[in-house]
Amino acid sequence: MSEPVLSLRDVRISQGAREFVHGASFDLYPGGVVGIVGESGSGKTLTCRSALGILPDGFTVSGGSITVAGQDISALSVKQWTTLRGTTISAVFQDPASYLNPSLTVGSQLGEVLRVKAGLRRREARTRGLELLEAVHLRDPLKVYDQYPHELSGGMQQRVLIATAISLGPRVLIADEATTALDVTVQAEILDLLSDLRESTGLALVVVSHDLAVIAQLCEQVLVMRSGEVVEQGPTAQVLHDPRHEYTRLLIGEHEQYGLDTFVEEPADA
Ligand SMILES: Nc1ncnc2c1ncn2[C@@H]1O[C@H](COP(=O)(O)OP(=O)(O)OP(=O)(O)O)[C@@H](O)[C@H]1O
Repeated sequence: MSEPVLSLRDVRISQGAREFVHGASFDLYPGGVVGIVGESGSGKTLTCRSALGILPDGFTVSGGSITVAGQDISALSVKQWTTLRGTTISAVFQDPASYLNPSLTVGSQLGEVLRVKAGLRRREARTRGLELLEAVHLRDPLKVYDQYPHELSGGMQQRVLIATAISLGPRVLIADEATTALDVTVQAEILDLLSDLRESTGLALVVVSHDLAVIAQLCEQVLVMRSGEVVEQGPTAQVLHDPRHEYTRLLIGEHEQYGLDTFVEEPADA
């Protein structure tokens, strides 16, 4: 099997003497999808931020190790991080509007990334920008390219951010509650898009959600977190069919009314 593109080994995250994440481990391979599920405040976002080198002020990785594309990230300089972020590991979050500059068109925001970080000339950046808008299944890329964020729906804004996040050809995309603020139909479309990108480009995904249905649709492996602890992890079908931890059973129970079964395949050895 190929090398993992992202590997966490017993990662602990602290602020001063207080530990918030008490050991998270997983390996993500090219084209793979790992899900992290758990209630609000369980440490999902901190875990992702540690892999992106963007922990909040005062927070540190206080134990364990993280490698991105084989590189131990603990020793990276700010400059090395700037290179790695976007080109190797990238992310999209909840609330897309807050990540877009309201006074710039989609084209100028996307174009800037392509010019500054990929070194493209203006005309090449426009061509590539339009290709990216098409790759995220925006129906009228030419129109969207010249629009301002407020002219777009939440789903379209998130597509633009996904286009920006994949613009430098990263190997890992972290989607942290990326569909949470969207209505159910748009949410399903964005999940399909992520799945397509993974199939067409070999992009590996980390999908973070408090919603087990989102995880069940997309992820091969799942980590269940509660209060900073990984209480259970394994192949998604196995964890959902045969949960070992009471908290996982509780999460599954909350979903019964929505028919979680429609998303869950039988485990391979069932
Ligand atoms: N910037 C911060 N300042 C202080 N505490 C923080 C900060 N970010 C996270 N925490 C604390 O760390 C813990 C884990 O937070 P984290 O954001 O990782 O949880 P989460 O599982 O992603 O939850 P949510 O779904 O609400 O984002 C929480 O108790 C939270 O209060």
